[in-house]
Amino acid sequence: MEVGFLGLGIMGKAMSINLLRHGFKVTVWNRTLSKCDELVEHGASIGETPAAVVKKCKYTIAMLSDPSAAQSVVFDKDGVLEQISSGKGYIDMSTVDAETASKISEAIKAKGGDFLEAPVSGSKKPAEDGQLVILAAGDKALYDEILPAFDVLGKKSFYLGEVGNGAKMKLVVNMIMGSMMNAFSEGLTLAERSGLNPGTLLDVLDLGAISNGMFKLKGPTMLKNSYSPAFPLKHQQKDMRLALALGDENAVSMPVAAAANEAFKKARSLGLGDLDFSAVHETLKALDHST
Ligand SMILES: NC(=O)C1=CN([C@@H]2O[C@H](COP(=O)(O)OP(=O)(O)OC[C@H]3O[C@@H](n4cnc5c(N)ncnc54)[C@H](OP(=O)(O)O)[C@@H]3O)[C@@H](O)[C@H]2O)C=CC1
Ligand SMILES: O=CC(=O)O
Repeated sequence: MEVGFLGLGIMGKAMSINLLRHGFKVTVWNRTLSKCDELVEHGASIGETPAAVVKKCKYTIAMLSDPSAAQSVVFDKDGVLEQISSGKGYIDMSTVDAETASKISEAIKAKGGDFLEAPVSGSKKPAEDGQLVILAAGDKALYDEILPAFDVLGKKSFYLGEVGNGAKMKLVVNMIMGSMMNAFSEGLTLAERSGLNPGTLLDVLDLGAISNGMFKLKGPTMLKNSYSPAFPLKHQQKDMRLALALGDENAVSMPVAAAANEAFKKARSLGLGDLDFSAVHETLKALDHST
């Protein structure tokens, strides 16, 4: 199967290498074109523009940073819309809001193309290992056609119905994750400041009812103040912001998520946006000079 791939950041690079490893023919494009070179070493071809990739490929996948990037790649000059047409499918796996997904969907469909949103749960390592959870919605026929690629990229794919449901599901999941990360950071700091060994706290947590993969993975690196980015903090804050907007629309009061968003904003203001989202831990240190 031949696919195009737009966006070679942390996730897009891992996902497209994974597709190449499994025998897919992949044509890649990235805004910073030099990032394509490494993919060529893995067997990819390069498309000079998003339009060139769509022209060449029946299916094109995108993995871009945010709503503005997702729209720019579709609507701007040399963008996806210039070449999408009947018989071609566009699959946007970026985390965006439902409104952005719908806007892109309508534009693709107006040109005769098919559209699927398919944001993912799971970070750099699951992307490398083909263990993502795929939250797809939109054109069901396109979903069925692209399943061989989803089967390589993920451990499970959900088809959630109409466009927007994928974005909403992803935002709910990441809102919970961002709130949990803040509670976890506070717990690690409280353990340390009150004279406990935070490493022992990790062991205790891991044996109880709130044991989870995120605490297990991030706890040891957070205790070493090590925040090499798997999921950049600026993207987690974007997801909190979009989830809070979804809460506004639906009159859902979310004080915990709102507080977590403030902590991520604080972290961004401290220049931590490009570090892993677990670097929100540093905001507690920055705030705590009172004693
Ligand atoms: N990292 C993770 O753990 C996960 C991330 N996600 C989501 O996946 C998406 C990608 O994340 P990730 O790979 O980590 O992000 P990165 O920041 O590593 O990569 C972002 C990508 O978007 C491109 N981009 C940004 N702005 C524009 C623009 N205006 N026009 C065209 N391209 C643009 C970048 O291009 P350039 O190289 O030129 O900057 C790069 O290819 C995000 O929506 C994120 O929320 C979802 C699950 C997990
Ligand atoms: O969006 C991030 C993730 O880990 O999932």
